[in-house]
Amino acid sequence: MSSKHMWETVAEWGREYGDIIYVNILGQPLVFLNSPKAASDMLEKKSLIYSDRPSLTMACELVGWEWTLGLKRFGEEFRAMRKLFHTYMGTRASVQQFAPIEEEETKAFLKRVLEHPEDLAEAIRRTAGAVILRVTYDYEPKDHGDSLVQLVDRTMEQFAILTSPNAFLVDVLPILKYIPAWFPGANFKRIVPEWAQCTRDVVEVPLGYVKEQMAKGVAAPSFASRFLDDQDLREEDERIIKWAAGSMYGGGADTTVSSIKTFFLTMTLYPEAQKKAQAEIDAVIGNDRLPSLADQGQLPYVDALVKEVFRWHPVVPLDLPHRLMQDDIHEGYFIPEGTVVVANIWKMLHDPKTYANPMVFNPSRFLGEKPELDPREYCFGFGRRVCPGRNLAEASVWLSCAMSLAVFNIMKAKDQAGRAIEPEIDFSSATISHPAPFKCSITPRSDAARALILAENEAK
Ligand code: HEM
Repeated sequence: MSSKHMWETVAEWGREYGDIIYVNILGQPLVFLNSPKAASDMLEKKSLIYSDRPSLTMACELVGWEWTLGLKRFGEEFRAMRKLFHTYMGTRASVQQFAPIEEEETKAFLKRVLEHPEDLAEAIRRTAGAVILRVTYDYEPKDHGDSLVQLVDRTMEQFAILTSPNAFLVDVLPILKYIPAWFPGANFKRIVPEWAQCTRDVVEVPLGYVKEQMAKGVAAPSFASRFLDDQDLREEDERIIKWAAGSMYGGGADTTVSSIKTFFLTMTLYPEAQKKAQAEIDAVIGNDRLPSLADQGQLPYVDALVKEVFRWHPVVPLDLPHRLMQDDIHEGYFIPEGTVVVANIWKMLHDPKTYANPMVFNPSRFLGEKPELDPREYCFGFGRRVCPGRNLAEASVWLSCAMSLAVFNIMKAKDQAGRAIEPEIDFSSATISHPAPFKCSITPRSDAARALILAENEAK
């Protein structure tokens, strides 16, 4: 099995073996699903048995991530955590409450990009992190050297390593967990104490901050304060809240970052789409104000462009693994309990049967009398494990795209001889896949656009 762009390999296997592919790796049965029908039939219609997660020995048992929602085993605690997400951000309407935070942070993003366009990736990361920390804990990070942001960044890097495919042999041979740390080759055991401490801190420290604010009577509404504010809270309830809140950053920060990078990459590559979207914003919104979330739905081309960003490079090309909880017979195939089932989201969003010229970025495919299928049906996963932050994610990505289009021209950068630099089109192979670093030129569309960015930030 190749680990580079595994989703393409699995799509190729599909051409030979069909939509449901079974492989066995060192005794672990694995099923890949290459079509929306297969994913819907198994992960949605039979979600009661297809919604567990496999246990990662290193991440869960040794480092202590078993309570993070993305890795949480199916059961009562899992349901309780999902319920909190649903109550707080389960509908499009419910995310309206975050509009002021999202708009303020996205305006600050525009200013950062205006002043330092060369640091685009860092500005995207900082903005996504700030939105999540404010929504979850009402914690407003400092622009530089914020100790919580540093802790979270460090811990999320560890988490990405822990959950990347084939990272630790102990996940394949759990017996290795008993090897003592001094044993030659047991490097994985030596990092455990430090990483386990970071894992504890990353959920405890921000929760401690919220409790402190609540005790002083100055806590503004947030995910954590909303659920902590209960006289009858038991210890186990607090653990659910603590980990549900901690799961937000893991699920929400890096994912939207990838989509927004993809947006800037596609705008660099497809200037026509950019111009059409800007013309629509000029006609509907004008140039005296920035688009806001209330304008969603009034800008059909921008809406289509954002859908195309989600489709052109899905953030999670191979869905998180679902674990089958009991034997199943599906379309005549026997699938044993414990099988890990992975939906190939990339393939579903690049199937020429569903999307004409799937490798081309073309927002118009979602407009007109026969729009192609909305990629948001698939890119957020399936069944009882479907992304619980999708409404917040959609709002964040839409706002970043619409506001950036309103004030910036995004073009190919030029080399010293004035020749356009072709951006490399490549993506990392990790679970959350990012565009490879690329160069682009970002300039304000006019003096008025520059003034608008500055004025909107002064008004804060
Ligand atoms: C563009 C942005 C995003 C994309 C494409 C995305 C996609 C996904 C996908 C594909 C899954 C796995 C679903 C499955 O197993 O079938 C997932 C799970 C998850 N997402 Fe998102 N997500 C995004 C943003 C967010 C945000 C903003 C949050 C938090 C506010 C979030 C929180 C989570 C959590 C906690 C899980 C684990 C759910 C579970 O295992 O039950 N995600 N997401």
